[in-house]
Parts: sequence; C-alpha cells; structure tokens
Amino acid sequence: MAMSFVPRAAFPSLAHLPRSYFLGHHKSGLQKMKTLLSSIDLVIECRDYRVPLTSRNPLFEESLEGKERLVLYTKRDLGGRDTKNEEIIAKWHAPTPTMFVRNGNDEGSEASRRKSVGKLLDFLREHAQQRWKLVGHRIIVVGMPNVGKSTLLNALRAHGIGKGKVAKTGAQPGVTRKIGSGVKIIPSEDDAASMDETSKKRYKGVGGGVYLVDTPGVFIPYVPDAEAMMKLALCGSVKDSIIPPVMLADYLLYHMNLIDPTLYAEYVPGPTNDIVELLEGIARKTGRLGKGGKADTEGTALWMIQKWRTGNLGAFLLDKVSEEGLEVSKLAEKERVPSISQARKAQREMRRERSKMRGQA
Ligand SMILES: Nc1nc2c(ncn2[C@@H]2O[C@H](COP(=O)(O)OP(=O)(O)OP(=O)(O)O)[C@@H](O)[C@H]2O)c(=O)[nH]1
Repeated sequence: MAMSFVPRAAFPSLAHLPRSYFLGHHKSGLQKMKTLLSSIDLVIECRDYRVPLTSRNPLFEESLEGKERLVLYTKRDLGGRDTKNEEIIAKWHAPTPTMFVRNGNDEGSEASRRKSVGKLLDFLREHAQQRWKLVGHRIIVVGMPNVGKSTLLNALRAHGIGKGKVAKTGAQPGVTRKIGSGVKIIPSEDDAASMDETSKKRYKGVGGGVYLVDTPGVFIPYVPDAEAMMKLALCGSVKDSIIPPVMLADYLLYHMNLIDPTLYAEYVPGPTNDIVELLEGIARKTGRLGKGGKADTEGTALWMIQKWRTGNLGAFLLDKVSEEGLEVSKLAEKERVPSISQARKAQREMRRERSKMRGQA
C-alpha cells in the first residue's frame, strides 16, 4: 500500500529573512498623501484578497485618519470561488464599507470584471451624489505595492467614462512612483448633458464629476513576522530580487500541499514536500533545462511563482480567514506593526546581528 502523504504542518524557520522593503518613495508618497487629504472626499484602501490580514498597512489608517474610507479587496479572482470568506471579511470591517474587485486580464474574465467594477462605480456615484459638489468629488486610492491600484484606476475609467488606459501597470511593485493630480472616472452632469443618448445611458454623470488620485504603493516599515514577509513577497508586494526565489517557491509549495497537492500533479508523479523535486519536474515539462540537462531551479522557481500570481496554479488565500479568529488577528496585527522609528531601530539591530554572524562564520 502506498504511504499517505503528510504535508508540512509549519514552514521551517525564517529567522534571517529580510523584513523590510520600506523605500524612499514610499515615505515621500505617504507624506504627500497627507498634504492632499483636505481636498479628498473618500479614501479607497486596497488590500490583496489573498492576504486580507497581511496586506493591511496600519500606516494608512494612521495617516489618513478622519476621512471616509472604503476597504477594497483587489485580485478577488485569485482567491477561489468560495464566497463565505467575503462575508466574514466584510463583517471585520463593518461599519466601514467593504467591496471586492476582479481585475484579472486573462481571457474569460471580462464579464466578472465588468460586474465588480460596475458595482464599485455605482457605490462611488452614490457617494458623490449624496455629497453633491460642483467642483467634483475627489477620491484617493492607496495600498501596498503591486496590489492593483493602477489597474483599478484604468478599469474604473474605462467603465465609467469609456476612456483608455492612463496609468502604467506592471507585474513588479513600484511602477507608480508619483501621485497624480486626479483622473476623471465618472462624468460631471455637464459632460453627460452633451453626450449622445446611448452614452448618456451608459455613463451616468454626477455633480462636478468624480476624480481618482492614484498613489505609489507603500510598504509596511518593518515586518517582524517573517512569514508575513513571505506572503507579501509571494503576492508581489516585494521585488523578486529581495527573497531567494527557490525559498519563495518552497513557501508556495508548503501552502499548496495544505490546500491540495494535486494542484501541481502534472509536474511530478505524486505529492512532495521537496521543492527541488518539484522544480526539476517543472523544468523538465517546460523545457527549462540548462547545460547537461540540469534544471535551472532559480528561473523555474520564478516561473512557478508567476504562474501562481496569475491564477494558473490554484486560487486560494494565504491568510486564515475566520470569524472566531478576528479579534485575535486584529490585535496581533496592531501589535505586529511598529512605528517607523521603532522599525528603524529593529532594522539596525538586525543588521548588527547579521554582521556579527558573518564575523563568526
Ligand atoms: N488577476 C488579477 N490581477 C490583477 C488584479 N489587479 C491587478 N492585477 C495585476 O497585478 C499587477 C500589479 O498591478 P498594478 O495596477 O500595477 O499595481 P499597483 O498597486 O498600481 O502597483 P505599484 O505601482 O507598485 O503601486 C499587474 O500585473 C496587474 O495585471 C486583479 O484584480 N486580478
């Protein structure tokens, strides 16, 4: 009888993993956001649906306090079909409104994108309607790097006023570096009045129009929990050069094994906890073999991660979402993220420790 497969119950120690990715343009972006706040009517705080707890950045809550907020989960399409998690997550945030968008750009996703973006536009139109302003309604969109802010802006603009792409998007974090001046996503009543009948029905106007301000992604100053850093890296919030790709792929394998080992069944004969075995299997199947038939494990690891990021190696969450766990998770989250000065101190200590270790080696 074949031995039954036992997935790893925990991921091996990550003690010396880099835990920071807080860059100059993150800090300056945050400062600029604060100066803009007085002219902003609503903050859309984006979080990645696959990591609803880990992609929370308390810097936003601190810096943008006092403003009306909508928590928007992006990449909903990458989190599986189960809708129970959506209900639980919305409960966490109540009375703050919570919405979910699917902005995947693969074939067949157009209908679900339209539906989710349409729902969001209705919400924003209503928000503007209730606070009617001749000068236009201004919304700022904030979130961690690579969470999908610029993609969202483009989708809202396309569906809201029928105009083409304005913001650059990309598979790596840090594509948006500067805060723009605001892009129209819903026409003003005057704009709508001059449209033909078909466009009038399609792009309903409101007050002085609705404008969206895109911002650069801002990372958490210091992530004391190493596993959280792995999750953020896997979701693309951290540049791929920061964490060794094979280690990241191994972390993905650990999650896949807990969810369903058949997700990678086409590459190896059976479930495995050995990342090298899986990478070699993938390399053979996809022709990623170097000189002498040896697998390019690093390149294959990057390929595997990218495949998961685009929803082609299973769609599932990396954070545990549970009603019971909510208070515990919220508390843990609060304590998890220290202020920028505390973070600097912790970073200095980590650097000292690392150089001490290098000295001993
Ligand atoms: N499947 C899926 N992919 C998405 C979604 N939203 C964004 N993406 C992808 O995620 C990547 C990052 O999107 P961006 O819009 O550039 O992210 P950003 O938040 O503006 O990134 P920064 O410039 O780092 O702030 C791109 O490859 C997008 O195609 C989504 O809802 N579903």
